[in-house]
Amino acid sequence: MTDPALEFLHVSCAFRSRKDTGPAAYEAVADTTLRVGAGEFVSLVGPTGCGKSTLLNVAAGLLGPTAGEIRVFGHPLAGINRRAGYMFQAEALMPWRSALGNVMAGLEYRGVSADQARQQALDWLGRVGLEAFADHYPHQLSGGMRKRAALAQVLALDPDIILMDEPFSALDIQTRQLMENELLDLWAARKKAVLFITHDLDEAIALSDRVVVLSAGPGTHPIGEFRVDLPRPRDVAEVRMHPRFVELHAQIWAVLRDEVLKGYAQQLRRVA
Ligand SMILES: Nc1ncnc2c1ncn2[C@@H]1O[C@H](COP(=O)(O)OP(=O)(O)OP(=O)(O)O)[C@@H](O)[C@H]1O
Repeated sequence: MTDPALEFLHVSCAFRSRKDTGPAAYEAVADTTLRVGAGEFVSLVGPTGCGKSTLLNVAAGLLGPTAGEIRVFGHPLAGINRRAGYMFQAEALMPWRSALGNVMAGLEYRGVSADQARQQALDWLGRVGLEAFADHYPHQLSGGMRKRAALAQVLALDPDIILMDEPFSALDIQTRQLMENELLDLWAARKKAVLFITHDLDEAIALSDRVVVLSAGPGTHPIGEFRVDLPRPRDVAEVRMHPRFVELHAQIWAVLRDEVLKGYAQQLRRVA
């Protein structure tokens, strides 16, 4: 049997507040075991502040778990996850570099020669529909174009695992659906493992092979797992009309709703 691309094994993460001198103050994630197969698209949904980004940071190797282990293709992760590319919610482009320069940067950092990096970067900008904007700087691009450039930046490095933290949440709904469809096309062509975080249950179902529901914090952990057996290729707008989509949505929402309410109550208690 082949190893999963990414495994969380009994992972816990606790944060100490600045004022706190005692034992760990806030356990964001507790005893989470979760697997993403090679080529599988898995979404994590959960209430706001429950620990989704924390899990992604742990998978990227940016944050060490307080307990448990991450395995990447069967090997324990120590340090940065070199087989993963990370796409953040916030803008990650360097404002002083053109779209081309931004996509080239990661390749050059990996030791690819300038000529080759330029060629590969142009190729990826073409695939995300930005060939005519290669010389534009981030401030000269629309929000959707900046996301496309960021996607090209991640995919150009050809990672085996793609970690995405609400990458399209800042976009208007039409641009967002275009980007989601583009992501599905690019994913279908290369079949990388994707771990995708979103607040939006519709987005999670439309994109994924599997949706994992996380509990409200503290001590967030998976409380439900749903296989999305909708046919592919999918159009994210059309698939929402599919009777199975509606059925899955109702099933997942039945689990998620209570956690969302608990999550709001928990956040209010923490700021009080
Ligand atoms: N460096 C940190 N220090 C202290 N607490 C932290 C730190 N990082 C995260 N937390 C806390 O851990 C919890 C989980 O945060 P995280 O950002 O992972 O949640 P999230 O589910 O991604 O949130 P959102 O849905 O709002 O994006 C939150 O309550 C947050 O306040």
